[in-house]
Amino acid sequence: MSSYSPYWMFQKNEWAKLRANVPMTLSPIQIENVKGINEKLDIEEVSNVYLPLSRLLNLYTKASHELHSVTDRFMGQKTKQVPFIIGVAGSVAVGKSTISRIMRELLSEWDEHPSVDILTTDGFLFPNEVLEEKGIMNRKGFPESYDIKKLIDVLADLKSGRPDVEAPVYSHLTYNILPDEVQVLDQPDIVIVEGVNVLQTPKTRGADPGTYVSDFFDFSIYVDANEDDLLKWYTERFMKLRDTAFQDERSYFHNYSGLSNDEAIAMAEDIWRRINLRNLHENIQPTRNRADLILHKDRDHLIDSIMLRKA
Ligand SMILES: Nc1ncnc2c1ncn2[C@@H]1O[C@H](COP(=O)(O)OP(=O)(O)O)[C@@H](O)[C@H]1O
Ligand SMILES: CC(C)(COP(=O)(O)O)[C@@H](O)C(=O)NCCC(=O)O
Repeated sequence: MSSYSPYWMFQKNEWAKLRANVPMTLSPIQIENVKGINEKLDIEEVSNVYLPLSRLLNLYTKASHELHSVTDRFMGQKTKQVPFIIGVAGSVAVGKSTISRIMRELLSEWDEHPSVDILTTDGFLFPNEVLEEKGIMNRKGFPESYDIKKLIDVLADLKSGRPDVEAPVYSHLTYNILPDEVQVLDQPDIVIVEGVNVLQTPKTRGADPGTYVSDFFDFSIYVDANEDDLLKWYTERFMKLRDTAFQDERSYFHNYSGLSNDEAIAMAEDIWRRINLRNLHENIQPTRNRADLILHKDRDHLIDSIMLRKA
């Protein structure tokens, strides 16, 4: 039987050693900015894992621009530079938004791509009114809860170099799309597209049957972790929200703000098992092996193994 794997596998120390070839350190300002993302972040981890990743992605962006100019030369034309798009997939609560924000901070330091935007796929959830009408309010995050056609249209606009591309915005406070808000992406150098569904293949009606969200990606990352750790992080985040955002009267979950610790833990575990864990098994985990890079986290959010697709 062949032992061929499409991935190079790295233990953490091997990956960190690769970094030794190119001295890289975080500047004091970067440390400050990264700390602002999440006070629990381990700065050594950012240096050892995410700085080398930013170098790898910088090399990929340059290779992609070179490839574009080769095609231009062949066609005898000069096209404009379009954004390099990175997809970040993985379970709810695995840390996709935290990693995306770290990568935005690190990637924007490079002269070649100072402007980096994050696009989150929750903005493409159907509004609650539509989900209610379809009877799928308890299916948020499942493929049918997203307007994938709209996401594909936005990605197509970005990849065709259009200025001022507008994307809808989701609020975790109101648990709904904000009807009067849009995010404007004005020809950024890099876009990080982050969400549970970004490596999924089209099942949704309305989407061009031949087009996948990932067709627009130049590089993709799947963030992986053990299920008991995911439940722990989901519950911890829920408890934190109970003490902060849920206290706000505008919060969809305001009536959870008075829950006792035991009640809140039971509630978080119930939502996790009924919705997010099911979605992980049915729709998210099966996309893991479509990613170019698989980062696996241990219980302390530290990356313990890295798999990079062979070119
Ligand atoms: N590297 C990290 N170090 C410490 N805590 C983290 C790290 N990444 C994520 N977390 C915590 O784990 C929880 C889930 O992270 P988040 O980025 O919101 O996940 P996602 O976007 O995948 O739902 C949050 O409470 C966040 O503070
Ligand atoms: C909004 C989400 C589906 C995540 O979506 P994403 O940002 O990955 O597109 C998720 O955070 C969520 O709300 N899940 C529904 C169950 C819950 O309240 O956790």
